[in-house]
Amino acid sequence: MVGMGGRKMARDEENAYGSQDPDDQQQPLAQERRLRLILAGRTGVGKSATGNSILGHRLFPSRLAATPVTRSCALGSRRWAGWRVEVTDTPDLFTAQGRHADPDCTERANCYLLSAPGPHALLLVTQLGRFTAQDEEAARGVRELFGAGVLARAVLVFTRREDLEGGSLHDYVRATDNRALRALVAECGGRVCALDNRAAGAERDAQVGELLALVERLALEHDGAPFTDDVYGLAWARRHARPEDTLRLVAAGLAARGLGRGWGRQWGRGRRWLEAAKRGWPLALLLLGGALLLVLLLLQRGAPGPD
Ligand SMILES: Nc1nc2c(ncn2[C@@H]2O[C@H](COP(=O)(O)OP(=O)(O)OP(=O)(O)O)[C@@H](O)[C@H]2O)c(=O)[nH]1
Repeated sequence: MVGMGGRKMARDEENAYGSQDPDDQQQPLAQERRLRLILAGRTGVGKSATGNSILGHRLFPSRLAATPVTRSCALGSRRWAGWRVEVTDTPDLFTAQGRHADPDCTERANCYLLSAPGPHALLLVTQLGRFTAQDEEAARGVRELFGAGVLARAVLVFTRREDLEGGSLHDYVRATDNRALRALVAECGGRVCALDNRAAGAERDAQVGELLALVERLALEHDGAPFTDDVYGLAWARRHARPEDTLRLVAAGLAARGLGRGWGRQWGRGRRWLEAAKRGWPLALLLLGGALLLVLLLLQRGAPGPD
């Protein structure tokens, strides 16, 4: 496993930190097709448990706790159906509380480096039957960090599949009266999947197979190209540089987007407002012109004509 605490610095094409997995040696890297996944969602929904199910063994710490268990991003990988599947587990990076704990964007930069040059799918994890305001906030945080376009690569993963008691997830989602959940499902293109992370053996393999088949389809729809942006571009371009320096640069890049604290954040908000205002200028001018014309017409009508 690779995380902020224990990064290995071997260099190759694996991610912006280099390769870490010992069984990478079994097949030349160039021949391996990759599926990179990021786990996102509010704290305690079962992100790490989902990561462990995907990997087929317990790598990420996962337990019931009153405070967040995952404190920094970590990466694990496995082989599946000819793919090298890489999973990045994340702490709470997406709610106000999580962002507050990452004022300089270092942890968010760590997420970028571990998943560079970009994820093929973002797994937005939520708990079946408990889609709360915090889940909505986490989804907003995801949009804020990666941009709204990332939802075109998102799969909504419901943990506690056992609560469906054999029922259909699609029926559940269709019937829910939670409008925010319905809207998010639509934004994710209807890609939903449920996992019982307590399952083991063949049952777990079948559930994970369903999820990875969905991810594979999504990746192939994009011709195997990952989701990317300018910060991923920066992380990838510097993959042979010192990881510590790249981490700093990437964190600065994210702060410049207004994701940091204090003035940086206010500046980012201000800049976004200005950009929106700039885009709105032509319409504002048109409306102003129309209003002026109307006033002139009214004045002309009201003015006394020649006798
Ligand atoms: N019954 C059941 N419990 C689950 C399932 N998925 C996760 N859990 C439990 O939910 C609790 C929280 O899971 P975690 O994997 O630690 O959740 P997390 O989102 O990674 O939490 P943080 O690291 O704190 O952000 C653990 O006790 C898991 O065993 C599931 O599908 N079914």
